[in-house]
Amino acid sequence: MKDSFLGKRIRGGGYAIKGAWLLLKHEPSIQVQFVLAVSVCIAGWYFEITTAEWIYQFIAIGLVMCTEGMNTAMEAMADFVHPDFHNKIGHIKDIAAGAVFIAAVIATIIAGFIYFPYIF
Ligand SMILES: Nc1ncnc2c1ncn2[C@@H]1O[C@H](COP(=O)(O)OP(=O)(O)OP(=O)(O)O)[C@@H](O)[C@H]1O
Repeated sequence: MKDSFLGKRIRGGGYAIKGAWLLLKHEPSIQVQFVLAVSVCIAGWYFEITTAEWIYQFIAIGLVMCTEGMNTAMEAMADFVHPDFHNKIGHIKDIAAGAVFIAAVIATIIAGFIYFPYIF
């Protein structure tokens, strides 16, 4: 079982869950986004948004949190391979942060489309 196809997949899932837990436990940016995600879920429950709107909302939450997780991994990798200041490292980190920014802008637009009609 240990080295079987299924055993490896189960072990891989365990590592992934551990990674998600580490992100939530140690990364302030992910913690902020998690609080925001819970807040919009409460808003969704309060305004009784439709099933389609829940789906768009979860896609937006997933987009932002996954991008932030990858950005965190990229920063950790950059700091590991080159702990000192280097323009190239700065460029790589800026690009990774830019991806999070794009995801956050898209998520904000989606939230606007969902909640604007309920609030105004
Ligand atoms: N080693 C480095 N060499 C050059 N520029 C760097 C370096 N480390 C960070 N920077 C610059 O500082 C910015 C912030 O980097 P940093 O690693 O502190 O990320 P952060 O956004 O503060 O994330 P976190 O708060 O999660 O650490 C980068 O986008 C980059 O422009």
